Order: sequence, then C-alpha cells, then structure tokens
Amino acid sequence: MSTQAAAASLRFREVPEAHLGRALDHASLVFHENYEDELRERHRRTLLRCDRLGAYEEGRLVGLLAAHRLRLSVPGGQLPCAGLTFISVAPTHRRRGVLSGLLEQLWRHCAATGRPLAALWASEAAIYGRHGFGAATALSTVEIDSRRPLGLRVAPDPRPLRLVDPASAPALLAPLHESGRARRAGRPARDRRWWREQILPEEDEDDDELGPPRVVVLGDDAPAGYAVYRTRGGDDDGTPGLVQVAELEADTAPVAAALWSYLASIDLTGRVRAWGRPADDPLLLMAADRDQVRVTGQFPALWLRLADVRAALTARSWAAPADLVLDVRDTRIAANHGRFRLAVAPGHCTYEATAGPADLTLDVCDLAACYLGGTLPTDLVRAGLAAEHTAGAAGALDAALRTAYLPFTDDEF
Ligand SMILES: CC(=O)SCCNC(=O)CCNC(=O)[C@H](O)C(C)(C)COP(=O)(O)OP(=O)(O)OC[C@H]1O[C@@H](n2cnc3c(N)ncnc32)[C@H](O)[C@@H]1OP(=O)(O)O
Repeated sequence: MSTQAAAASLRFREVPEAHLGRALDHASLVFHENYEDELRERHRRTLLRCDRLGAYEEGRLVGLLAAHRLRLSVPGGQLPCAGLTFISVAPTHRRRGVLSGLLEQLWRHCAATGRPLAALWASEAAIYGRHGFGAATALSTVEIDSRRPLGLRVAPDPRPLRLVDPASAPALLAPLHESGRARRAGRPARDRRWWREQILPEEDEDDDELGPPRVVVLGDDAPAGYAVYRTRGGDDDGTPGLVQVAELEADTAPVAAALWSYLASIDLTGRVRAWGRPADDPLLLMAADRDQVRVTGQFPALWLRLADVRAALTARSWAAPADLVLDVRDTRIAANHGRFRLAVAPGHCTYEATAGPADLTLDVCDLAACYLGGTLPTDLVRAGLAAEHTAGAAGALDAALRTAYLPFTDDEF
C-alpha cells in the first residue's frame, strides 16, 4: 500500500477512556512487554492522566501517542510542555506515516492548549530529529569504586544523616527539588503522585534484583541535601554489592561530599553507580582520584521540540543582550519557518518576522538543542549544522543563551 493510500485510510483522534484497554494491548504488542496486573494498572493510570492521540484504521487502533501535561523548567522560569510517551505504531503499519500523522495532530493540540514545548526520551536517537526534536540535555553515568574509602578534596558537611520513610519523602524533599529545578533547566515539576510512581516505586522497573528505594537526608525539617538510592548484595563469585543512585541533590559542595561519602561507605557494597548525573556534576571536580570516580557513559536525555519558537524564546531569560536575524528551518510547523529578528535587552525579548538579511541559519531541531543552554550555536557552526552569515553572530547567540549550570533531566517518562 502506498503511503498516501495508507494515510487516506487513517483517522487521527483522541483515544477515549473506553479505549484504554485497547491502547494497553497495543502498547504491550509494540514494546514487546507483558503488561500484567500491577504494571498494567500503573500504565492505565498513566494513560488516564495523559492527553491521548490515536491513529485508527476502520475503527482499529494502529498508532498511539500520549502526552503528560508537564511544566518544564527553562532558564528563568518554567513552561507548559507536552511530555510524550507511549509512542507506538502497530508492526503492520510501520513506515506509512502514522507517527508523522500523530505528531501533526499533536502540534495542533499544542497550539490550541498553549504548550510551546514538547519533550520525550527517545527509544532510538535516529527517530525524532526529522520531526524537529533536538537533544537538549545530556547525562553522564558516574561510577565510584567504593572498595576503598572515597577520596574527596572537600570536607563533608559534618551534620548527621538520617534515613527517612519514602512515603514522607515527597513533602520533605519537594523544596530542595524545586530549588534544583530553578538552578537547572530541563526538569519537570513533580506532584506527589509523580514522586510516588516515577521516582519512588517499590520495585525498580529495569532491575528486579535491586531492593526498594531508600532515601537519605542531611539536615532536619528543611534538609540541605538528599539521595534516593537502591542496593543489591554481592555475588558468591566475589562481585561486590551495588549502590544504585537515582538522584542526589545538595545545596552546597560539603553537603554533596557528605552524601557521596555515605553512599560509598555502605557495608557489603563495593560500587556506587549513578546512572544519570549532570555533565558538570561537581563530584567530578571534588574527587581526589579520578581513577576511583569515573564517567562510564554519556548519552542524550531529553529531546526537546520548540512547538512555538516565538513563545519559547520570549519566555526564557537571557544572559546577554543580542540583536540577530535568525533564519529558522522548520519543515513541520509553518509558523516557525522563516526569518525572525531576535532582540534581547535586559528583562525584555522580542522575536518578530522580518524581511531583513539573516545573520544565522539553523534548523529548528538544533535551536531546540541550544534552547536550555546545553549546546552552543558556535559548536553547530563548527559542525557544519548552522551557517553564520555575519561574523560573530553565533558567538553573540552563545553569550545570550548561556546558563550558569548545564541543563539536566533525570525524570524518565
Ligand atoms: C517517546 C517514546 O515513546 S519513544 C518510543 C518510540 N516507539 C518505539 O520505538 C516503538 C517501536 N517503533 C514504532 O512504534 C514505530 O516504528 C515508530 C513510532 C518509531 C515510527 O513510526 P512510523 O509510523 O513507522 O513512522 P513514520 O512512518 O511516520 O516515519 C516518519 C519518518 O521517520 C523515519 N523513521 C521512523 N522510525 C525510524 C527509526 N526507528 N529510525 C530511523 N528513522 C525512522 C521514517 O523513515 C520516516 O522518514 P521520512 O519522513 O524521511 O520518510
């Protein structure tokens, strides 16, 4: 069947609550997973809370896309963001434009509901660039060899640490998490349900050998830092036990030093593994021995789409003034495509269509990669991905976009 014929037989519309069972059967087929009992119920609740778009052929669901209603931290604030998940096309209907059709609907939905951003975690990095998504945050996996005491160049905060009941963690940790969101762009706001289901579920979704979530805090009613982690005992063959860190937030370097020292000193374990840390995690600088604290992996985390470039750019804060004409290429959302004058002055930003000559040409996916401060336009020029028509234009945009901390996302959805 030709793409056109396939597209003509498809209907894109909201997936009603009555079709949630079908949606789960469909997703379980596409993701090769057996959704049973508790997991099925958890996914059902997730889908229920999301906006849902379906592709139907003769009444049968052949494509699905769900969107959490997120508030994503951006430099200087936060913006409504469609947090995409459950993107899935039936194996009988792949490569016929189903995903493209779903995303076309989504862009209309974002415009109608005032969501200038969409974001996702990609199953495969090759899928989303053509749809205007850019890798906007990157994570480093950090491992500590904890068979010997952790050597740090910073004295740990001496205040006592305590383990708290994960049920009390959302209320206790929320203020610290919020200040972390304000510091680093790319982080969704959490409500108590998100803490419970996404951050602190009883079982780890990827590794059933890991124990339940543990929460350690430093400080009393208003903690200065916390870590969420799970452990696994060692094997008979001598493989040491593991401390798997899900999240660590600290107000100061000594507080971070105290938390890392604690995690590295838990008896019957010999390795600490933090799967997703910011690329500029201060731990890497404070380690006395970089053979003991190693970056073992780096990967893109959040893929971001500027569904409404103007709304996104004018809502963020800027680090330096700029006056540039950007020639933005967007083959999917016509309103974003063309030449626009970006004028940034202290406390004020405008972005308006212009007929004037462009200073810089770039694709909307690369603008998205730069938006949170994680990629520099000069690096795009060096990579041959952006064209600088006026000398210094990319550098001026670098300076304006720059953020004090690199963006970061550790909420997987
Ligand atoms: C946020 C998340 O949920 S991530 C999870 C994504 N889902 C999965 O990985 C589940 C398994 N895969 C699928 O369900 C489907 O193959 C999808 C959703 C990845 C793609 O859906 P399709 O309907 O086949 O995509 P569609 O036909 O619209 O293709 C659009 C374009 O993307 C390309 N494309 C699609 N999938 C891939 C891929 N895996 N790798 C590279 N390119 C891809 C197509 O070739 C096409 O390119 P073109 O516009 O130049 O012709």
